Amino acid sequence: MRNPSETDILTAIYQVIQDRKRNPSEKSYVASLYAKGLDKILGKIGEEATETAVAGKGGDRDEIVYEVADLFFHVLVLLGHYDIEPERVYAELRRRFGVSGLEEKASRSS
Ligand SMILES: N=c1c2ncn([C@@H]3O[C@H](COP(=O)(O)OP(=O)(O)OP(=O)(O)O)[C@@H](O)[C@H]3O)c2ncn1[C@@H]1O[C@H](COP(=O)(O)O)[C@@H](O)[C@H]1O
Repeated sequence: MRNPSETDILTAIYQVIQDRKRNPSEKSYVASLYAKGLDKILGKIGEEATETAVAGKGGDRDEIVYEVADLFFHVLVLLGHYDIEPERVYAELRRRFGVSGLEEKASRSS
């Protein structure tokens, strides 16, 4: 496992998440989420997204940062469930980089 200072923090957390999935322990929150299953993970994402929206409405910057961190973390747990490396999301964002959002929307097949 690489040190977070050697790689980006999302990738570093993803590596820990994968390790917890493969080597579950009772002390691990990530392992407890995987033990509860996909619906629990999806529920947490919905909850954290809602809390992010509420924080966004409230406008407290520290609160927004805190809630977005919770949301990012739970999204990483979802990616881990499907063994999707964060790099794949980064690649998709890179592909979109510099492309107008409206143009990109028009080019979507569905
Ligand atoms: N980044 C995080 C992280 N962010 C948030 N959380 C946890 O996510 C939970 C969400 O908060 P809630 O108040 O909604 O939790 P809750 O009500 O106890 O949860 P539920 O009963 O609803 O599941 C809290 O328990 C937080 O501690 C995190 N837990 C772990 N990580 C990272 O994952 C790594 C592995 O964690 P463990 O698996 O616990 O070792 C850690 O070293 C961290 O790097």
